[in-house]
Amino acid sequence: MRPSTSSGQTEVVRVTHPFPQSLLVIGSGNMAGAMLRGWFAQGLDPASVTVVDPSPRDLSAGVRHLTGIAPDIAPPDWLLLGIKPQMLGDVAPQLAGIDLSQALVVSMLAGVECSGLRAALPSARAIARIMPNMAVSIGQSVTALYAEGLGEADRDRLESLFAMLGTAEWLADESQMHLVTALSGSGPAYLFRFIDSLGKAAEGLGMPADQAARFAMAMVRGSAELAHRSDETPAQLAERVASPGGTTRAALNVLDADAALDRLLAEAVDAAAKRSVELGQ
Ligand SMILES: NC(=O)C1=CN([C@@H]2O[C@H](COP(=O)(O)OP(=O)(O)OC[C@H]3O[C@@H](n4cnc5c(N)ncnc54)[C@H](OP(=O)(O)O)[C@@H]3O)[C@@H](O)[C@H]2O)C=CC1
Ligand SMILES: O=C(O)[C@@H]1CCC=N1
Repeated sequence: MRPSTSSGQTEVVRVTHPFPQSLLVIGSGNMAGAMLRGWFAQGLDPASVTVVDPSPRDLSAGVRHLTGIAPDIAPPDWLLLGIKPQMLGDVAPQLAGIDLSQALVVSMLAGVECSGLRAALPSARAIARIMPNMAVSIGQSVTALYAEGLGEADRDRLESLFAMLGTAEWLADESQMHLVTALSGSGPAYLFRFIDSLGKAAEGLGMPADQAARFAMAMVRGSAELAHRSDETPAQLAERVASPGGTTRAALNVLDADAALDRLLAEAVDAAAKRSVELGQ
């Protein structure tokens, strides 16, 4: 766009966007594929993206696709690692032929710490970690960000790109990445199981299965939105549902007996966090 100024001269107005100039994606499965679709919808140019994956999910038109790392890959501005953590040892040596001296490496690998990424990709300009979740696919992920010694421009760009896919928040301490992975990275699976289990409970007591599943889903959707919009905490809201001596209290007494629900979730989150630590070793 070149609007005229009052003096009649034309002025160049640069349109700035946070997308990297060139994005190399290694492993574009469920998570990286969903991120790319979200960014494309918001203006990322497919021609700036190269995807290396033997079997990528729903590749967009215009993206350069390679089934393996090729020697002619141009030095990328960003390298997004979307492989499983267990694959890093195989993939990193293959990346040694690519010039990463200008690249910000963005890793979504559960458990693998910055020191491990730096050891695997020693020539990278900078390294950052992210922990998104599956709600990326509807632009509602909460994504944790972590990096050491990253410059302000990189930090701003990371934040902007992940804010496009929901919300993004920096962690101060890398060890918190294991916990956030166990909480919000894996968390969608816990909620999906809860919805499934709740429907099955009503079905087991005589409700038609499809109707029980619909009611369970609609209830969770409405309640999550209500909790999101409310000024009260989820614990306070639970108390407001429970009429004295009523049905909810009868059910909460079961969930609260010996802190059954708290203990079960503490155990589940602990198992996920421990697995995250193991994946990084
Ligand atoms: N799924 C989730 O909800 C979340 C996942 N993550 C992280 O995202 C990463 C990917 O997980 P997810 O998307 O679920 O896994 P997927 O298996 O869906 O994606 C991984 C992709 O990498 C491909 N791949 C395998 N080997 C190579 C290789 N040598 N070079 C390039 N690509 C390769 C796989 O192909 P193929 O299928 O043929 O093996 C697959 O398409 C993991 O590190 C995980 O920790 C983080 C947060 C949430
Ligand atoms: O299950 C996993 O290992 C990945 C990380 C968080 C969600 N999925």
